[in-house]
Amino acid sequence: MAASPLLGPSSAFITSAPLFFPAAHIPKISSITFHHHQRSEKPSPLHLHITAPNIDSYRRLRAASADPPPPDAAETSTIGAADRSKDRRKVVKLAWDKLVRWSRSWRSKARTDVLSTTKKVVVLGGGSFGTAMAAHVAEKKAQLEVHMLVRDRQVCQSINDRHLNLYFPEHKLPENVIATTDAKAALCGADYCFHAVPVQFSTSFLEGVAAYVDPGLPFISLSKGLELNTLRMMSQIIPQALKNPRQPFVALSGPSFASELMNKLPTALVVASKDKKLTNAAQQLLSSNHLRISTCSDVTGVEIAGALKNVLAIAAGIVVGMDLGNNCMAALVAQGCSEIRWLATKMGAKPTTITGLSGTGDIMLTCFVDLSRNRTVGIRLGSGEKLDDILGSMNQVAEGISTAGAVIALAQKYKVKMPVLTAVARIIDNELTPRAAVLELMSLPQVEDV
Ligand SMILES: NC(=O)c1ccc[n+]([C@@H]2O[C@H](COP(=O)([O-])OP(=O)(O)OC[C@H]3O[C@@H](n4cnc5c(N)ncnc54)[C@H](O)[C@@H]3O)[C@@H](O)[C@H]2O)c1
Ligand SMILES: O=P(O)(O)OC[C@H](O)CO
Repeated sequence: MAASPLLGPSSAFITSAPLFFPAAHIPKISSITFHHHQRSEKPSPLHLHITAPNIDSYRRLRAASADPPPPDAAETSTIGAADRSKDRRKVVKLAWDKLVRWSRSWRSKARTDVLSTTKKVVVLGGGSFGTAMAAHVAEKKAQLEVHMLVRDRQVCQSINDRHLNLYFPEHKLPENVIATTDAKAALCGADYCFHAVPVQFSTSFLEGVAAYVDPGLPFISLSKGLELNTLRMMSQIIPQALKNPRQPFVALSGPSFASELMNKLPTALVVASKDKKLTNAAQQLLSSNHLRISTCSDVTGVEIAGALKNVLAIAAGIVVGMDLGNNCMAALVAQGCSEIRWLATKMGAKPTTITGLSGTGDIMLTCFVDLSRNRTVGIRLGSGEKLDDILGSMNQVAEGISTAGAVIALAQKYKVKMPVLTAVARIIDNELTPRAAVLELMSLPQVEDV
């Protein structure tokens, strides 16, 4: 069954529930019905039965905290509010201490041998996210050689001579970040490769460097999007361009603005691969006290969510640009989340991946925060600017623009209706104005919420 907030992995929170609510206020839920997500299928109800509070667990927890047994109903009314508040705090403290102990014991077992045995990593693409990742791994280990393969000689010179990349003029890069325009030198002897070239240029770029890529070199892809004409994701693009179906592959995704990583603000990401050893290695290589890395085997879910959230962010920006209000924003993003889930699950992704960091997490960041380039494109479209003018004034990539075109073909292939994401594609193709799109979306049949 899909995880429910009440039935999450930590039973501590469930067992302590009666202590957070006076007995009279505990909801007695006999049956909650969830409907499955596939629009084209008949909804299959999943039943969750929560009949009564778990008194046994409650008693055990109280015994563990050396508190007196729970009062009966008559006594409850005589206990003062101060006592109840004291009890509640004790329980909260107990739950927190338990969490901290679990976390410490987990960390004491954490292995770091991947970082200690890694001597060189290469970053393909010298844009904002490639630079942020290069700086991040370089800071984890001063002896690590971090080679950035860049196209522009001036960028190369600026990184090597002044430790600066124009994307972050206020951040000095660590001295072990070295830039080069020589693909052979950059790739030679690398233990890991970060791929940060925009999706639409990845095939031609990789074909150009394939001769220097070791067949065992693990690729950690940072790029989020779908290739326009082929509908491929990075997990397909990389091995096919390198002509090596076994090229080790990990997708890194989740809510992360490069600038916030550069400022070492707390961030959480997910690494996904079919190869569990490789996800563990990528986790060890990347995690730090300001970057949490979860692992996952659902590569399709992580990649498709990362690609489609960029299209949804354009739609969210259009809502802002047209000044349609907060109700509209919430309705649109909720609808977009459903559309992404419908398509992703038809493609074989797990619904829990779509509601996790790389799905809902990244959707929230990109749809609601002005730092997003995709949302910015949407704001400008919604304010009446022409796409060509917007593109002409941008010096960074907004992957959602190309991915929108690919989404429609995928939706047709998997027979999924995606009204919001289709509207974005039509607006980008200049076939529909944002205003006409809103009118059309508001007139869609008002169907069951699934
Ligand atoms: N910036 C972020 O906050 C962020 C966060 C997560 C993921 N990403 C993803 O990372 C990928 C890269 O984004 P970015 O923000 O670094 O982009 P960017 O626009 O900042 O930089 C793109 C880089 O790619 C290079 N490039 C462009 N065309 C190329 C080509 N034909 N061959 C080789 N290099 C080429 C450019 O020179 C530039 O260095 C995107 O897929 C993006 O969705 C970005
Ligand atoms: O600036 P955007 O819209 O490309 O988004 C950047 C990242 O993907 C956010 O996680």
